[in-house]
Amino acid sequence: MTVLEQGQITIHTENIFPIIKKSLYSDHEIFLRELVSNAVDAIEKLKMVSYAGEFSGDTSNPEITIAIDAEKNTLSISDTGIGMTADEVKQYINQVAFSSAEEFITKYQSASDRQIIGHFGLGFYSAFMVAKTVEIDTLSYKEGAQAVHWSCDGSPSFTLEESSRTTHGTTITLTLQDEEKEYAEASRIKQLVKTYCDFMPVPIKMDGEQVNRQKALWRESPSSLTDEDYLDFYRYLYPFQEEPLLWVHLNTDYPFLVKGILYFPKLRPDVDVTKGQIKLFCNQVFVSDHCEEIIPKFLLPMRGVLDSPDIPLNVSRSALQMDRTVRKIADFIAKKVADRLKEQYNNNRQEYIRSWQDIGTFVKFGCLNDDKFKKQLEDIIIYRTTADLKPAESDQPAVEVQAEEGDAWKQVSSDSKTEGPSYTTLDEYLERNKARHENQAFYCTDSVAQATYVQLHKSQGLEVLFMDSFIDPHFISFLEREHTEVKFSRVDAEIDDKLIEQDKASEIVDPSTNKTRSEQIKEIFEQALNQPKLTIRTEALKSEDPQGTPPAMVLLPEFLRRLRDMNALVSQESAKFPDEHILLVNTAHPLIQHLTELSQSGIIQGEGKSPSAELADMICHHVYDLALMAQKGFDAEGMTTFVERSNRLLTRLTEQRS
Ligand SMILES: Nc1ncnc2c1ncn2[C@@H]1O[C@H](COP(=O)(O)OP(=O)(O)OP(=O)(O)O)[C@@H](O)[C@H]1O
Repeated sequence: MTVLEQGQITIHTENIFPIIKKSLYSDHEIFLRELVSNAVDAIEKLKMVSYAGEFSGDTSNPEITIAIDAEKNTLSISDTGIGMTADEVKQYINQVAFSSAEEFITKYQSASDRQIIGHFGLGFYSAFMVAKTVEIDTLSYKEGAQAVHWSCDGSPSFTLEESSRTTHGTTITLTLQDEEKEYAEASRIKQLVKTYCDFMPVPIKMDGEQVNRQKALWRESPSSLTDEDYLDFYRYLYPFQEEPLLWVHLNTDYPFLVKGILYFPKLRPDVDVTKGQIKLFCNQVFVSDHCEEIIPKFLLPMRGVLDSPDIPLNVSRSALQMDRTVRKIADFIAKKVADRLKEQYNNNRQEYIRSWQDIGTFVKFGCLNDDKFKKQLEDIIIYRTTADLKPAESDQPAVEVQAEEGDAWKQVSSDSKTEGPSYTTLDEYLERNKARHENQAFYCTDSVAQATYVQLHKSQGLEVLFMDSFIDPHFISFLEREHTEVKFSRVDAEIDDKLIEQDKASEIVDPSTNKTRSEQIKEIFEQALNQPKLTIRTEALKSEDPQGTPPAMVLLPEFLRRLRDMNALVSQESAKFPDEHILLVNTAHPLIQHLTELSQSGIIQGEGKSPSAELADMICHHVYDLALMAQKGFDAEGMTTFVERSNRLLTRLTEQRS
């Protein structure tokens, strides 16, 4: 065989090979991605040459073959691409590849944080991270080209000789270093192909079988894809996970290239939302599972793929965050996500509502974090409401659906019966309730604990919004800042005047005691409960059926509740229910009315407490406990007292009946 050249690779840095071998230790596996990417490029280039009419051979069945020879400890990657002439090897491998690797290493070594995303830029020379010898056997597509064989043992010297290869394309053969033998295992290589090369546009074969999936759904035109295509792709990327709620297909060429499909998953409390799960690709080559620097923080819980050759990959992560293009891409993604949500809100309200529980968290988090995002979405934030909104009232536009492929879009009525609770925007709520309570919004943060209060508001025709997701406590403060003209009242903070009856009877002075009935009730409770920090208020709650209203309610004024929450936050303890609160006793309730009589009948008894006064006492405690239950759970001691008293009370009642 004719030796064409033996020579020295020009070195500018001291010696690049030991650095390549050692300093990128943790990511040795990326060599495969680099070599397979080069093979794909070579195949694409041949296709272009063929289009240009400069190559008449067959390019219809390109492929990349990976072969392992465990005995010889070699791994080879062959392509049916453009190949290289001897001059091209000298130029591209000895000079271009080398100088770009050198440049990369210099940059990498001086980078303060070494986390260079994806280690892009090392290219062909990354083979030396795992190989002691690298050989190239290549034949250019050009007429009459001579096949050549290049070999380099990791020192700066190489040999270039003629080869007997007869098919155009290139085979790169690595003789693995002893400590890199894992790359001579088929399972390891298959796993790497799946990770890095799964969506590369050329079949990659091992032992005659195609290993990569190849079809990169995000590169296809959205109009050619069905929902099932998107769902299948999601299932492929995230197997054994719940179905996604909604997806956004990004497909832009200008002013930067960004393609991708982002899915809204169902949020699960055990998922760490600060860790992105979006897969980053560069021209279908997998780069990283971590897109934290590229995706706006509030969209990190999204999943899917993002493919952009415009994201600089050979810079450190911190530099990436500062990069202008990356910031523009982040803004673009946020805008697209917002557009998609608006589209869903306008065109498929039912679905929007159905997934709101999960999507709402993204939206609210986004509004809290990003002003632009907020401006786009503030009008489509919805709240579950106690109002019964008929579809007509919720102002649903007709939906357009495409019936059959090729058919024109047709209008269908969207008023398929609304099931489940009604939802409203804040503006709709305020408008609807303008006449009754202008600029006032009632809300509930716990539909179970605050059920009595919600019921009371509802029975008096006051509409209550549910703000009970984990992000809502922050979101309410945000709403208050955004809508300073609106007063937001939690249902258990105070009792609106509209819920109270002007109860004349309770205000009549009883000549025997010289007190009004409300004053008497107040006194009975004060004496029985004997809690100086507790304020007792008496009101008659409005109702058609007083028996259906609660005999008493515990109110925690807004400012006290906030103070408590803040203290809890500072002291990192769970918030204790404050001793200062209000017990609102409902003078309209029959139980409370009986209580006055019961208590009075006891007064006649003289010394000590009469059995009826004792009973009245017990009932006061009991009524108070029942009211407290709606605000907080009991501790062990409270529970024991409550159960014990309940039993005593029941015993007493049965005694009296017998
Ligand atoms: N399998 C191949 N077939 C044909 N030419 C190749 C092949 N592998 C490498 N080359 C040539 O060698 C050059 C240098 O490759 P190298 O991987 O170092 O850098 P690159 O591909 O240009 O850029 P990158 O740093 O993104 O990988 C390529 O540009 C190409 O011309």
